[in-house]
Amino acid sequence: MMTKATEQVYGNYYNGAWYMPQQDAAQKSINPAHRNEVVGWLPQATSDDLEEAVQSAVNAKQAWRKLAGVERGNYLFKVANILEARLDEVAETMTREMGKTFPEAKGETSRGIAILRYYAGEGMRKVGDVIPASDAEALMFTTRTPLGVVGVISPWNFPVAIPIWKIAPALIYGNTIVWKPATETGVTAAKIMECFHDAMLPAGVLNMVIGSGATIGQGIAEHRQIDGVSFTGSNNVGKQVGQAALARGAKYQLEMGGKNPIIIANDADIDLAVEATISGGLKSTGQKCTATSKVIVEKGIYDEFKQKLVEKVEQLKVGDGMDATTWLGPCANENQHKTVLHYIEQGKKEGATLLVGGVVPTDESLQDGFFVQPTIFEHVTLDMKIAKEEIFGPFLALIRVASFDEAIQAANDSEFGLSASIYTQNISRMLSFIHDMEAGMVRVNAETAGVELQAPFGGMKQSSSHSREQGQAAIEFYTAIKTVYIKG
Ligand SMILES: NC(=O)C1=CN([C@@H]2O[C@H](COP(=O)(O)OP(=O)(O)OC[C@H]3O[C@@H](n4cnc5c(N)ncnc54)[C@H](O)[C@@H]3O)[C@@H](O)[C@H]2O)C=CC1
Ligand SMILES: O=C(O)CCC(=O)C(=O)O
Repeated sequence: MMTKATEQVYGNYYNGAWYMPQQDAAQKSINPAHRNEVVGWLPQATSDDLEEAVQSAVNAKQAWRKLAGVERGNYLFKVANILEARLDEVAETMTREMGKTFPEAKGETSRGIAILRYYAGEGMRKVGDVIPASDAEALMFTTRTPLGVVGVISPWNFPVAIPIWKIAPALIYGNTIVWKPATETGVTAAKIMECFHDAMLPAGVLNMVIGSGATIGQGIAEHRQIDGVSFTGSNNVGKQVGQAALARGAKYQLEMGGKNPIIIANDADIDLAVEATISGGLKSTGQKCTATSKVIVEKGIYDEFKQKLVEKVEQLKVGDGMDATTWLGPCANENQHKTVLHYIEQGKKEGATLLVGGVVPTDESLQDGFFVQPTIFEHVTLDMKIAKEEIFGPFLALIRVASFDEAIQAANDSEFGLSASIYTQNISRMLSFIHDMEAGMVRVNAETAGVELQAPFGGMKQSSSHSREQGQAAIEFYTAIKTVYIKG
């Protein structure tokens, strides 16, 4: 086994303290750009650790819920300030641990800080309504009550923003938390946890357990003292989590996959549409649930659009995300790399035409990373797997259509419904798209990815449990409404 520098070892966190793994029990978290580089050593938590974390959250919940919202908000403001002071360090860890470029990692960390401040402010905003009672002498109103202990299961693709957009609202509305980050980005998670610790959040309010999905994730979903579970990740696991929570009557919220279309109508501004397709489809190496995947282009503009897209994509530089000249980092892990390569073979087998990429880069310096050239297929038809399944990689499927109506049909021909966008300058097409598109987020002349923290976020169809996260929508999951009737 490799020697571990003590500063590189991270523990579980509960009861307001760190619990470090035994020397020989730690697992390594590696850099996907250089698989032999260890970013840190992480615990492999057991069900005993989970139990400790849950009891810690249970013990902390009365005192936390009894604080005024403004006091809870003050903690979130402190965490935001601490994270801001560590922005570059956290972003660098994120780049080294999951591969997205440093500017993207900085952008995401800044987003995390803004989310903390947004929800800190929520501690001073209204939580209910006064409703006229039928008895004139009575007062009737609604208020909100926290769920109690919330389980947060987060993925590796946004290792700062996603946990924070679950943790911050859960805390401000008075819940305590057991958080299971993805092990692939456990070091980044531990650094976020340190910010909460340094803000002197009371012991037990936020607990973090790093371990396998099967033991810790499933353990959270099944634990009878966890009152609600918020999950982001794959569809298969999400459904398992939802079923386990439902079986014991707990609340759950699932954000899962996407197969997001962009429609390029005949009257689109081609240059802007090309830019949005590249940014929406290939930033973060395509590993966003909102990533553009199906590129549906009307025939009148198809050839010109394709030519410009191909020219630009051929110039994108693949490399280590810490290198300032890199546009596109590696896939985040070996599994993801294999998945993307599998879909490239699948595309060829299904009879689509490979236009760009489809291979791992040949540069010497990239041989020990999970790199793949950004890939475009054309002549893709809706029955092909590459047009149906979430790939989560730098992979665009061009679908040529004969009319605007066919474009909308092709965009809706999916089991997913997270995000969709259109490039057109025609108002009636914009309106048809807004009305007819089956997606939780519809975006006109803007890319499919890049959500705003103050607006509801979530999908239709198989993309979510039909709930919404972020903005004011978060209160619906993290609280229950209590209707109060008072007669003097
Ligand atoms: N919607 C999104 O933002 C994301 C979607 N994905 C999709 O999922 C695919 C596979 O990625 P994975 O990392 O394997 O996703 P995953 O669904 O296995 O992982 C997400 C989280 O769930 C946890 N988990 C795993 N098994 C669990 C279980 N049985 N019970 C409870 N929690 C469990 C993981 O440890 C992680 O924290 C990707 O290729 C992509 O298509 C992955 C990550 C994020
Ligand atoms: O598009 C974004 O900024 C957020 C995407 C996201 O939430 C995800 O990939 O899980």
